[in-house]
Amino acid sequence: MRTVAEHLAACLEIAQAAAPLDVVLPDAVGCVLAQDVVAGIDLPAVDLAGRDGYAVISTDLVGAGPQRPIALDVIDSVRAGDMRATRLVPGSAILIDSGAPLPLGADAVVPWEDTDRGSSRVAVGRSVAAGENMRRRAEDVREGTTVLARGSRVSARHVALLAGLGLNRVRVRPAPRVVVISIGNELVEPGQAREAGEVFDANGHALASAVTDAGGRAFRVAAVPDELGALTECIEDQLVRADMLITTGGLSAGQGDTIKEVLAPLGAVRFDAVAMSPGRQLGLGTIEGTPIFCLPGNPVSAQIAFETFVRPVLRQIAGRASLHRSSLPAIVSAGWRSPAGMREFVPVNLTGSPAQGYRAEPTAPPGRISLHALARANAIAVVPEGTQTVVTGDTLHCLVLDS
Ligand SMILES: Nc1nc2c(c(=O)[nH]1)N[C@H]1C(S)=C(S)[C@@H](COP(=O)(O)OP(=O)(O)OC[C@H]3O[C@@H](n4cnc5c(N)ncnc54)[C@H](O)[C@@H]3O)O[C@H]1N2
Ligand code: MOO
Repeated sequence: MRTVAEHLAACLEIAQAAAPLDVVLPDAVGCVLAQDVVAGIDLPAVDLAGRDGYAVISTDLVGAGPQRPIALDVIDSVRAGDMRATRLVPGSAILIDSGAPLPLGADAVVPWEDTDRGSSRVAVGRSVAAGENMRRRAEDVREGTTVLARGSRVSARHVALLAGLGLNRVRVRPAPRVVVISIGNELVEPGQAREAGEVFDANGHALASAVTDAGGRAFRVAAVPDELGALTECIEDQLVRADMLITTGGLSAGQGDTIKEVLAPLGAVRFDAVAMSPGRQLGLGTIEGTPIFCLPGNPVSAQIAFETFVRPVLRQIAGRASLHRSSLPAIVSAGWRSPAGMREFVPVNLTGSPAQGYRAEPTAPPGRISLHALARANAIAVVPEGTQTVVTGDTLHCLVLDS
């Protein structure tokens, strides 16, 4: 039997990071930066007014107050985008809009609320400190600063920064296209009528969502029967649009489990029992250079196997800097027997804080396969291969699912 670590290493070896592409900003969202982004300009590019009011020289207003307003000559007005060179002289003010460039000589803005709103002469009822109500050149970003690091996933917030810096293209690794195929004669599409003995396809939907969450572009194929011709045709058809294939089911050695038979002539795929619970039966290989992961049919096993092996590979292809979920040590609220020589993954509810420490409570009796328990969990406790007895109060490392 292979260990989890050996199988993960084999998975990571099979898929390399995708080649980078230059894309326009809308296409970059969800992709991973293949470059550090360095600001080519200052942000703001010049000193700007932060309020609508009057640009002033702060020392002109020393001692001004509501009972003792100081009058200044209004010599000009500037609006946003106005790049005429305007200049203040002592004793003067310039009417200014928020976002307009500050005139030369000005070092503060008095909001109009603190004035009599005069147009040729304005009475100012308060003093201002130098720098008040203005945004200094480069106070947000200084030219030459690395603002985004390669390996970050581009979000709407990143697009705002990139566009704000005047960038319309960026170098990213494209999101890998992942085809998810559920195999099983018993499977029907959720929402359709179900006959006795039929099972709704949970894996296709679960894994397509998990692919998207991991940074891939998911294509879900409606469930395919466990039948040689249909399955071969489906896999061959899907290869054209796939950077990766994931199948679930059809793995056991029982009657009619055909994935091994289908893949034998198509590519180099090996099937191993991996020392983990759940998610023991796993296939891994390539078809015409495209990586394929064959996961167990059981929906909990399929999701745990995806988490453990496929998610890190997807993040590697996408060029993410970190491949694995963060892990927290937590004290378990109950004990249980864990299978000998296996790494066990137990859905838990993780509570606590960095200061108080964390506590993990299994959401179902460990070992029970339950979609409901996995859905209720916010973390997965990992019992190492060498541990057969977990005792109340033991500390286990937990992979954080929702953070
Ligand atoms: N004699 C042995 N039998 C089995 C062994 C073994 O070592 N010796 N291994 C067991 C393990 S572990 C696994 S895993 C399975 C592998 O079987 P399959 O991958 O073929 O899984 P299925 O039999 O197709 O399904 C298992 C279970 O899950 C349901 N299922 C399947 N696909 C879906 C789906 N897309 N959505 C919802 N539910 C699904 C299916 O109906 C079954 O109930 O072999 C064991 N047997
Ligand atoms: O591979 Mo099986 O799903 O251990 O659960």
